[in-house]
Amino acid sequence: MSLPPVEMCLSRCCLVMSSSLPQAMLPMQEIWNAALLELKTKVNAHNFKTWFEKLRLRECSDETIVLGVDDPFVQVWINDNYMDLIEEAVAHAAGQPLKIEIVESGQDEPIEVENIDLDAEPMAARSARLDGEHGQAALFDFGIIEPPSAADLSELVSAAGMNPRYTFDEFVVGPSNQFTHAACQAVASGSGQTYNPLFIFGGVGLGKTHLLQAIGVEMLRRDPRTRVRYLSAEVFMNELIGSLRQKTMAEFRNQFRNDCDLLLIDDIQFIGGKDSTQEEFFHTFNALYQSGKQIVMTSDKTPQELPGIEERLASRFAWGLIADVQAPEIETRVAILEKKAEESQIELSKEVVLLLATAIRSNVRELEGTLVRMVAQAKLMNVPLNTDLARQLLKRMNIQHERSLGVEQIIRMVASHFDIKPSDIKGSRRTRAISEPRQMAMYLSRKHTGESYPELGRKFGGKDHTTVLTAFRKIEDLVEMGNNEFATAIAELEALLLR
Ligand SMILES: Nc1ncnc2c1ncn2[C@@H]1O[C@H](COP(=O)(O)OP(=O)(O)OP(=O)(O)O)[C@@H](O)[C@H]1O
Repeated sequence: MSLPPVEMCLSRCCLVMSSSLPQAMLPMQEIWNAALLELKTKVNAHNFKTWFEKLRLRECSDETIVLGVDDPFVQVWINDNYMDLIEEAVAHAAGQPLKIEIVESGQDEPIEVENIDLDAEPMAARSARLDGEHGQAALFDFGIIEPPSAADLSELVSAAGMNPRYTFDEFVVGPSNQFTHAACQAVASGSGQTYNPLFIFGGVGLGKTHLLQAIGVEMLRRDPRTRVRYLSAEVFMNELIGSLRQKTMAEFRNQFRNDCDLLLIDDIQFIGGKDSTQEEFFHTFNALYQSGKQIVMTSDKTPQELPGIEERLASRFAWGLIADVQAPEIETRVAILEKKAEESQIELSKEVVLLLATAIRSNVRELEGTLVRMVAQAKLMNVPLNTDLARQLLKRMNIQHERSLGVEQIIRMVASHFDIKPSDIKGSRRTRAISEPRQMAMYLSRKHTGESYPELGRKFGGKDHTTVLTAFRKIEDLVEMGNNEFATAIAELEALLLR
């Protein structure tokens, strides 16, 4: 596509500030600046910094704005997630819709947007922000209502069929879920009006239900009068069938279409292929959406990928914001285990936490369940909660955390970290620069592969098993004693290995 550069557009545009001429175009640069200001009021500071601050105005015509980013991932992410928001903000700023294109602009010098002062808000952006802020503050902040007591809130949450434990506070945020967590918080605080519906998708046991219910809990905390309806799509279908049988369809419809401020539907994929349920849900959705009521759904797939879902529903599911939760990284898994342990007042050593977090990678429910089983077992058998117990349990559960880490991999990683060769680690030179990394590699291999000392000796270039045992104990002692040099090196190496 060949469009004139921004400067040429600017010279063709005239600046008309009169409100009597709403269709007159502002210079593109100003339009983009105003759009950025509006975007800043619509997303949280982190997302603004991550996704919008790096966008650069590159080219424009009277109908199209071309924005450049230097990271192809950012380009795809913005295209998939923020295009509607950008189009809306640009249309507000320009007074008419403009086509937006995001291109990868490589490393060439970006055209800087002049003097962008993100703190100076134009009126439209300011009022949008104030609307949002009003939504963000809870009613009790204005003295309009009394905040609910913890007991009242818990009762309300349970009455709505939700778990009082599923709050934002209890949810551990990491790179795998931070975007969705932020979107859920925006919806719960009323500042995410554009995220309607909010569609959360992701694999099994990754916290979708937790986040879904956290929205409901938070909205009830902010205003206990909120009529929250939480249910799985399966329950929706069962209630529908029951109402049809008992001829109580009017009540059924009323509770969802009229007596509801927030509809939280779990596992929407369940209605795939169930035509009558889809028909009913379609009308429920329309009624709520048209009256400005928030809808949030979870699913195991994106709307487009859902099998057996009618096109008219799938397209509605994508009207708002689609956000995914992914399997947590090692750091998040460790933080989740630590949080769960703290909540249940269980003391867990770092080794046990790391062992569990390494073994169970893709399902937080399983991670949590394993911890609970381990604690129960330790109590029952009256044994300490240590790595031996964890290993036994994992073995019985048939989860071989060893499978993904091999001795060779550890040797290579340690060698590269200390800038020496793997053959040095397997060799017999005893200079400190080599013997210490060798001992660390032995320690990590024993700890993370669980291989026997004789087998490790063989893999470390034919050494005696006592050499490996001595190295393991020495590093273990140094780490436990808090020797900074060794503890830091081991922590860095583990972070690399367990990534
Ligand atoms: N980031 C997290 N922080 C704290 N707890 C979490 C996190 N992610 C998941 N959990 C916990 O893991 C368990 C399973 O989560 P949840 O039921 O929300 O998963 P899900 O994605 O809805 O699973 P499914 O697809 O099976 O319905 C819950 O106890 C939840 O509290």
